[in-house]
Amino acid sequence: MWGKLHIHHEAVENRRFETLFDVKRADDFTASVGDMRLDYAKTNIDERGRALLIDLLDQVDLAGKRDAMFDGTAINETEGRAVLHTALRNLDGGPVMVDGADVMPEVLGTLDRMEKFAADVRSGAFKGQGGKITDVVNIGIGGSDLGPAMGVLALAPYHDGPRCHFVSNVDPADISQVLRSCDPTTTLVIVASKTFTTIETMTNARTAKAWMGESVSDPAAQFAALSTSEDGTAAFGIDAARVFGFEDWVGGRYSMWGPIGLSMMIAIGPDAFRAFLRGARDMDRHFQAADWSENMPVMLALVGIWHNQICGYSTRAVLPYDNNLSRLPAYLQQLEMESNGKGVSMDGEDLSINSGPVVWGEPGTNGQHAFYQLIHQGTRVIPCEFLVAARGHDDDLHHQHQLLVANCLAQSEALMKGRDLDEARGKVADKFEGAELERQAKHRVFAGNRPSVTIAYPKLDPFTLGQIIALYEHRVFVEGVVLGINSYDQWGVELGKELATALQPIVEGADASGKDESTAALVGFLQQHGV
Ligand SMILES: O=P(O)(O)OC[C@H]1O[C@H](O)[C@H](O)[C@@H](O)[C@@H]1O
Repeated sequence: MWGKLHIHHEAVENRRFETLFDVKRADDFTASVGDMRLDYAKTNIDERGRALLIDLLDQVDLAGKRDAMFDGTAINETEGRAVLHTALRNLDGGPVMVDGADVMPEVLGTLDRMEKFAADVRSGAFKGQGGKITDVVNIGIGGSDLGPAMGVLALAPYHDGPRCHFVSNVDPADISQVLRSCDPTTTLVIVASKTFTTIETMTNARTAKAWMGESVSDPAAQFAALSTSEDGTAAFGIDAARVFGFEDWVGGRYSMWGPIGLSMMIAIGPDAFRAFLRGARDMDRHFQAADWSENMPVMLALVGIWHNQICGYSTRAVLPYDNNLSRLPAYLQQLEMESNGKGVSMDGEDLSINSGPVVWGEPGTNGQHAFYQLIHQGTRVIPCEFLVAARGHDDDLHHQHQLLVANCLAQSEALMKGRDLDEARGKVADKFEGAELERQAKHRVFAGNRPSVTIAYPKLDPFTLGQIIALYEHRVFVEGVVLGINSYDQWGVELGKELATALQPIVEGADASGKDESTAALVGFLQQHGV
């Protein structure tokens, strides 16, 4: 399956891709969805490379697998579950059947309940025991935290509801800092956990309940829960009226479109949240209908496969030139690395090719003054993904936004073009001469020929955020299908959880003799210092 691509790669790997530009490449090597544009012209993918990549899709029956996902087939085969986060934004679509039953009435019913509750919290119709809700604390981790935390920050200009805080870490530093800034009599605590068993979340939820219980007579009355577990939420004492449920066909890292998005809905309001869902739905329709070469998630995935599996570049930097997207890299770390960080194929064989890349990043321009040195002159090639809006949210400061855009475009240009030795000599010729000139010039050379893609859009509004997140979800799906893995399980997080449970009593003083010597010695050291 991969042979022709490897042969093609060997033939082209040493050329400068800048030379590929002709009159049509800048338009041809793009994909569009409405006003959003993906530019992948600044890569070493040419017509033949693209055709070979697209050939992969038929070999793995991408169309069939995509339709199976949207149709509610149990494509998460290791957990025997459908994968239907798309149903959560299927506001204008038809029925979606799981095990012979249409799930849409329940999805829409829950959305309606969430909207009523969010509106009541925002208006003051739902009150804390000391008055109108001023603060919302979402307690959750992983997919029950990263989506809404990223989304609330991304849509800060639309935030007109109560303040929102996110507590995820079991480290008490996290919850104490948040609770210190809140008034327990006017705070709503949302316990977000698909399973309602995650130890960090349940521990933090109990801490929050005790904190609230010191100030109000009925702390549970200021709690809501987002979960698939009716029993768990009832046992915690949360009234069913404030429990927003979902089904196991919503994966944790794909869950911000439903109840897990409640804090975001309270922050920006139900109408803006619906716009967010519509943006995702728009991307879903595009993914379902567009030809592969025009299909944005598909082409973004194929560029990723070219860079990671074919060229062997093992990381991918996500660099939003949009400060409000500063949590997007963290969000994508879970979405991409938990989904596609697998070593075994769907049929249980060892993977014969690399799994998904290491994803990391920070917003521009900050990263330019930190780690871009390595991206430009380090010995490893790091494919970069830039995101940039045409406009910011503050028209009075548009000149600053223009400077931001110029920086974004300058980086992808610099990565492609680089600076050769001759040009570098020119930069220092007035200061040095002879061997010293050569030495100094060498340090100022940029190899260039480093690939990047740019995702550009008019403005980061709720609709656009929905498009962006759905774009990445479908990209992960396509990469997973091509790699032949299950993108929807996460067995790799289990071992650490089990060992932590076994280690807790040892940390508290039980006998450590069954543990390896390094672990036992570390426990001993930490005990000597007061753990
Ligand atoms: O929502 P929860 O059930 O509390 O799960 C929270 C998170 O923890 C797990 O360990 C998984 O790795 C994540 O995929 C999940 O999002």
